[in-house]
Amino acid sequence: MTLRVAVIGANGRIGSEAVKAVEAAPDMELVAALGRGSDLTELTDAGVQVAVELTHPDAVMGNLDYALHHGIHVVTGTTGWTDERLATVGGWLAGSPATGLLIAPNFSIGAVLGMQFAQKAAKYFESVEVVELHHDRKADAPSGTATRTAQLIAAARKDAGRAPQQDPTTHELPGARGADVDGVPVHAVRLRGLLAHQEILFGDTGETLTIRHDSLHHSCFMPGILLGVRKVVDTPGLTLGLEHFLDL
Ligand SMILES: NC(=O)C1=CN([C@@H]2O[C@H](COP(=O)(O)OP(=O)(O)OC[C@H]3O[C@@H](n4cnc5c(N)ncnc54)[C@H](OP(=O)(O)O)[C@@H]3O)[C@@H](O)[C@H]2O)C=CC1
Ligand SMILES: O=C(O)C1=N[C@H](C(=O)O)C[C@H](O)C1
Repeated sequence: MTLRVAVIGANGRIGSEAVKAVEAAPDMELVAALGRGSDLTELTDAGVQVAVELTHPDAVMGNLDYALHHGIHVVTGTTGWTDERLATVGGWLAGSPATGLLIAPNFSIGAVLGMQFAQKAAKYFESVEVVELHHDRKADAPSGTATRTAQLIAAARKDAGRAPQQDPTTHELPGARGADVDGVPVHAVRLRGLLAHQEILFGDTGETLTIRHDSLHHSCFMPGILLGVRKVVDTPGLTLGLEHFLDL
């Protein structure tokens, strides 16, 4: 069966790539492409089954509100997620129990693997810090991927009974030690010429381990988006992270 798909944020950096990927997918039909100022009724008018949402932290909640309340499955990579926002969409999904929502902090297979490897390594090292590096047009810091990576590492450390890592810093310029995400320092670099990069640095006595991933072109996110579209229609409720749709 051909899936009727829309892209919201179709003129953006990742959205324009997603438009091409959906058009090229043999099992999908692109039936709507929405940009800023488009009317969300285009989704229902076009009979959209899955909306791929790639916009802005300020726009994502309104788009999800409309789609989920109309029974349209959603795959979103937009950033800016907080516990409060997750609870809100959880409530919307409870009112639309057949509808699926995938929130993927990162659609690239390599980035997802990097996060999984970091989760596995977390309990073996006393020190851990995350450095994410992105292009100079990015609205949010730290990145959604880095935030999620730090959360997964912190949870793995806690499960293993590791104490919070100690920071001996007593003299500091504000921000020098990065953002504290569940006890993991996260540093954000913004640089023209970059796309999306992340280093997860682990350290313990006499050794360090660095897990690095580089996204070099937006095409790296497309297999994950298409996988998400195919899987979300049969996965009601909230799925947080593409790893749940991969055979890892
Ligand atoms: N999960 C993942 O793997 C990835 C996630 N991202 C995330 O995706 C989001 C978009 O990134 P990127 O493409 O670089 O950003 P861009 O700014 O290039 O694109 C966002 C697009 O969304 C449009 N837009 C803004 N508000 C709305 C709205 N209400 N309805 C429809 N369209 C809207 C913008 O329009 P206008 O041009 O008029 O402003 C713009 O075209 C970010 O949150 C980013 O972090 C990005 C890459 C990978
Ligand atoms: O804005 C981007 O470009 C990206 N955003 C996502 C994030 O914040 O993690 C995913 C990827 O890093 C690209």
